Amino acid sequence: MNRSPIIALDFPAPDDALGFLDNMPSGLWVKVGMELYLQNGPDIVGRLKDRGHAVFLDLKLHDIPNTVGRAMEGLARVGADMVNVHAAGGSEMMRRALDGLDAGTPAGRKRPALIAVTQLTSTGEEQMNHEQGIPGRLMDSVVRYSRLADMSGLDGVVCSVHEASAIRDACGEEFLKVTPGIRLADGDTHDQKRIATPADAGRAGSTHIVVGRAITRAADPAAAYETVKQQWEEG
Ligand SMILES: O=c1ccn([C@@H]2O[C@H](COP(=O)(O)O)[C@@H](O)[C@H]2O)c(=O)[nH]1
Repeated sequence: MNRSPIIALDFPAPDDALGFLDNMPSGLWVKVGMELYLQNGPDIVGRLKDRGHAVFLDLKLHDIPNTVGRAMEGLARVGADMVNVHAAGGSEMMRRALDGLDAGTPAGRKRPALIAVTQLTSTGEEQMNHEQGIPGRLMDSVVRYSRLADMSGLDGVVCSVHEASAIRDACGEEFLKVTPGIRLADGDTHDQKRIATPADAGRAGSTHIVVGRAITRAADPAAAYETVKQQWEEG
């Protein structure tokens, strides 16, 4: 299967992101997150699309339903292929996000896929229990949020590789399982708690993997990208 890892462009400025991509293959899946978007505005999305990349705009909206719905109506015009919210915002917020995207997507253009963050991959079970006050297993929380996102009409979720197969059982094969927290064997964990290798992701049924520092901070990012892609395909 031909799979494209999503490269997290966690850079401070468009020139850093575009300069990085100059030395990478064409036609990639890339992710624009808060660091790049909030400091530089929406133009970066169009510039990446003009260069032939698919764009996941990772802003993780979480607010009252009206605010998120109206924000999504505006974001639909920015031209990303995938956008997201936090499932913790609830079913009404997620439905309003979807309605906003439908309303804002220009005629003739495909609505961006809408996915929901379940539990961040930097969150562990103990932190969830004691800081968020959610008792029980983290797996159960992730699956519960996934079902809620599914029932709200969303296209998928952000989760870790460790929950991907349980989500497939709960929400089906087609439901997107977008999994950050990817590390090559012996790679630095950084601030992530629920990590896995690209091969683990292949076996668990991740539909997309998100890879930042393991590629962007590698001595040879193009070689690291190929390694991640190959290991995912073989997993
Ligand atoms: O649960 C989540 C949701 C989003 N992310 C984002 O993915 C990348 C991961 O970067 P690495 O350098 O590979 O750790 C980053 O942009 C996060 O904002 C996530 O890690 N976990």
